[in-house]
Order: sequence, then structure tokens, then C-alpha cells
Amino acid sequence: MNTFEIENLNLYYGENHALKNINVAIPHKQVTAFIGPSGCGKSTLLRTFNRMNDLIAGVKINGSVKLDGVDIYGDIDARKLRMRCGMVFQKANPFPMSIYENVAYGQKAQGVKDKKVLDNVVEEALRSAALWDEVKDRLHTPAFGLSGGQQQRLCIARTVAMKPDVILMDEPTSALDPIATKKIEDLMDDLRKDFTVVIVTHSMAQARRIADKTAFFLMGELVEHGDTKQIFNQPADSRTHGYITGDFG
Ligand SMILES: Nc1ncnc2c1ncn2[C@@H]1O[C@H](COP(=O)(O)OP(=O)(O)OP(=O)(O)O)[C@@H](O)[C@H]1O
Repeated sequence: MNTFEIENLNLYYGENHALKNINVAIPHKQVTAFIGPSGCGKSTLLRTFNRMNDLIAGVKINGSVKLDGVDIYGDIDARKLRMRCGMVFQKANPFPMSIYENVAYGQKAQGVKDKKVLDNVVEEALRSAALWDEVKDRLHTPAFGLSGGQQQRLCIARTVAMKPDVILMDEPTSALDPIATKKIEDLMDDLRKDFTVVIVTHSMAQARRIADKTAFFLMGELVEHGDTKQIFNQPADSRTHGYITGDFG
């Protein structure tokens, strides 16, 4: 079963043809990694999944992106789409409020007021992000008091609290040290039980460790995608082989 099905997708930033006829399916409740050298279009493709590119002037898109069979570039509410497809960015971006308020924010914005319900959502989300034990005694202190790695897990908790179907992650560990990175990678096994996860990463080792599927991009083209083991052990395309063996990139 696939969460996303992308067919003949082309994206242009003005004259720059940034995604070239992309065809790929993103399987349900698995982790899919996008790899490839800088500028190959990984983040651009990730942003098409929740229509974040709509916010950039001069973008033109054609082809189809279906989420659970529905064309997300058809007549749909982009705000609702973004609630179904939460996003975690390279740099942790907590709101300037308490840990608790960060996680409760989305539910409150949806009109949830019941304190017990909110308490439960906050605890559950912080547990899912493996942060509960570290913060349970300081929930009402500012989120900015957390370390960088904790802030990133808080952002994951904030996303999880919205109960999305999909979590999109754009280089979520590139600003973190190896220990904080490992904590986030360890989370993936739990996240994939409940969510479809798509992660852009510069680290091939990370893709190997955490992804069920890997897609390799080069200059706007999807060169190859498949099971992570196959991509790294028996790539079908010489360009994939060249990249993973360090010939370029
Ligand atoms: N907001 C934007 N406006 C105009 N062009 C953009 C924008 N974002 C990306 N591009 C261009 O689109 C192409 C793909 O960029 P993108 O950021 O998707 O690549 P990437 O593989 O994610 O790169 P990196 O690994 O460096 O983040 C590049 O040529 C880039 O310059």
C-alpha cells in the first residue's frame, strides 16, 4: 500500500527545471530516504508532499501527486493537507513558549480546551519523541532552555501531537552531534509503526541505518529507488554506484 503516488511530476522555479519527470511511490508506514548531492531536488520533492512550494513565488508544477489516492494539487484544502503531513526542519524551530505549550499548540489551535485531553496529548507525543523522561519535571519552562537535540525531538513531538499520517523530515539531524542524532534515529522504529516517514538526508550511513526504501536523485532526476539494501549493495545504475562509493557528491 502506498501513501503517496507521484506520476510524471515536473517542477520549475522560473526557468530552473528542478524536478524532471519524477515517478515514485512512497509506501505506507515505512521510512523512505531521499539521498543525492546538493541541489539535486530532494527538499523540493519533499515540499511538494505538503504543498509547501506553493508558498514560493514563480513555482510551476505539473504531473500528479496523490495522497491515499487523492490528487493533492486538485481542489483540496492545503491547510488540512499540512496537518496530515507534518514537517520537521533542519534547524529545530520551537515556538517561544513552554515545552508543554509547544506540544499542545496544534490541538489548542484546533479548538481543544479540555486540560485532561491536552495533558494526555502532550505526554503521549513527548513519549513518542523519546523526550518525556527528560522533560516531565519541567514542562512549563521555556522550550529554548532545551539542548539542540532535545529541541529537535520537541519539534517531532509537536508534529506527532497533530496526529498526522505522514512526517516529512528535511535533514533533521544535520545540526546535531552524533549522540543527539542517534536518539532521533532510534526514534524511527517507533515512528514507522504509526506514520509514513520521508526523510531527506546528506548522510548515506543514516539512510542505510534507518530507511526501508531509498531514492537517489541527481540534477533533478530520480535515478533509482528501491529497498535500501538493494540501493546500497546492488545499485542498478552506475550513477548510484558512483555516488554511494564516493566517486562524486
Ligand atoms: N526557493 C527556491 N527558489 C528558487 N530556486 C530554488 C528554491 N529552492 C531550491 N531551488 C533550486 O532548486 C534546485 C533543487 O534544490 P533543492 O533545495 O530541492 O535541492 P536539495 O537536493 O534538497 O539540496 P541540498 O541537499 O543542498 O539541500 C536547485 O537548483 C536550487 O537552487
